[in-house]
Amino acid sequence: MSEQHSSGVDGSLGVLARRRGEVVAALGLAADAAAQEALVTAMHLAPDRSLFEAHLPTGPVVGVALHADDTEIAIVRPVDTHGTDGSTLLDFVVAVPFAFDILEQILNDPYQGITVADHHGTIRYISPVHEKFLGLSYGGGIGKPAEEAIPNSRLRAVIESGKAEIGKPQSFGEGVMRVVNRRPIRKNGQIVGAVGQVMFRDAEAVSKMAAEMNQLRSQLEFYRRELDGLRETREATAELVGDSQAMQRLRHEVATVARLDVPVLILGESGTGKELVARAIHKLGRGSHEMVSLNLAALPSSLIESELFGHTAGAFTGSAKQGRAGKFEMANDGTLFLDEVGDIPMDVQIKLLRVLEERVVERLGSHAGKKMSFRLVSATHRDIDELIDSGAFRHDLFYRISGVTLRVPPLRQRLEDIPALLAHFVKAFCDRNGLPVPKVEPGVARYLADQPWPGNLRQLRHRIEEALVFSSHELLTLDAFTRNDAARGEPHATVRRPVSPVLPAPPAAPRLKDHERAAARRVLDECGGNKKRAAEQLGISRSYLYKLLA
Ligand SMILES: Nc1ncnc2c1ncn2[C@@H]1O[C@H](COP(=O)(O)OP(=O)(O)OP(=O)(O)O)[C@@H](O)[C@H]1O
Repeated sequence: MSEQHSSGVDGSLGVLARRRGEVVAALGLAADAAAQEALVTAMHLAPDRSLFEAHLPTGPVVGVALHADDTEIAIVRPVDTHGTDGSTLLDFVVAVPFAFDILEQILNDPYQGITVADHHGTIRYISPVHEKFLGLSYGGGIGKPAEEAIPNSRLRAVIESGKAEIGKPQSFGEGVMRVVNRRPIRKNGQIVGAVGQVMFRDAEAVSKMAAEMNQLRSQLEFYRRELDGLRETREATAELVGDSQAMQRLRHEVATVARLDVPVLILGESGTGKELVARAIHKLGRGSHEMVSLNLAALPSSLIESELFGHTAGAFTGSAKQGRAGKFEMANDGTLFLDEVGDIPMDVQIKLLRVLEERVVERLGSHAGKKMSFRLVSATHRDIDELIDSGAFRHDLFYRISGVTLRVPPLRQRLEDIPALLAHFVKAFCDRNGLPVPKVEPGVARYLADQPWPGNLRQLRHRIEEALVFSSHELLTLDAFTRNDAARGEPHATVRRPVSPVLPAPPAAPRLKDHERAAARRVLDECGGNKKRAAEQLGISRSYLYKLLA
């Protein structure tokens, strides 16, 4: 081999061409006779247009062999055994003795048709199975623009954008869909071409998989929402202490109605926790907005209207100069809680009914109505049926405010909640006053469960707080509760009366009413006949006290 053969090719490339077994050109790495010998052996074993490896005196090389009629050509380049040229493919070829078989298999894989386009978008290669699938002859697509050789090809777009397209459906003709990946190929930062790869033969299988995934995703979303809802419900109803069946049911009902856009009427005796229920409904429903409360029994009837509707500037003598928004307006988007709704005067009932029907509020002194959206929750301790029967409460208004009616059970029907309530009220009182939480003497809960509770939880809370005041910081004793029993004419629970277990109220309702009545009379006596003070001490409204005394 003469030296002139190697001119123009440096040591990073070698070319060996033979015709009828004779070397006709040997350039670069192939210039050396020993190198030629090694290359001839290796290229002989390599099929046409396939990669092969060889070991030359200068080191290992990989190359491609081309066989045509009586001519064979090998083009080789050295393998950088230190991997400094970043040539992953060559490293792979050197490291894996059957590397070519793997590449062969990939290129022939019927599930992974491969197409290669150069940076002009001209097809350089289509794997044989894919050629067949496209109806092309062997090498029939090479040299053609990608979009001419392959229906709906986007290889050119990928070359232009430099952005890979992964998992995209591609139509290869009527009813023939495939899912494909298209990736730009870069060399030294420049896009030199693009590779297309058919991922799945069966696009239907993919859409089935996608549908299943979507279903799983929406199920996951559903359970996530459920979990969030449960967490929210637990937090919002956590203030409703008590695990009796009645309380569990109430909590469940609260969670159910809170998410519906219906007006809720809460019924229950004084002090049973109606306002707490209203707050829980608000938190779970429109909790991100305001809850505006109005106690209709506490308000002189002359003020109810302006409180509810608000007024314009100078609407009446004494009205605010700039005018004022009423509770309806303040509660817009949130919750309006009308407490003691049974006490609304008849003329206001008519106006309230109009607002609830039309959801339009006019301030007093104005004729311009404003559309309002609020959630209405009302409560009353009164016997609403009786009020309707006696004509004191409008039938149609009742239907407007009571989309759903919740009943809060009196304490006597859930005496088993007393231990939990006792612990709750003790802790709340101590926390509020910065006091250490004392232990509670055994027997206190039983004693409390044995008392009549006409004022329900409010009365229980007052009794507990009163006892805490007269007890040591370490121990809340039974004596702290019974210290006034003698004065009240009651037997001392621990001494004379066998204590009953903490169980639901006995069924003898009339006897309980008698208890309540007796308690009411006793407290009234203690208060020197002052009904206002007696009602406060009992934790009941004055109207309920009158009822008990009637
Ligand atoms: N389930 C409960 N867990 C803890 N505290 C409660 C519970 N129910 C009521 N309370 C407490 O009892 C007191 C009275 O409750 P609330 O004011 O909600 O009763 P109400 O039924 O609205 O009374 P009224 O009819 O007199 O307005 C409050 O201090 C409240 O925090």
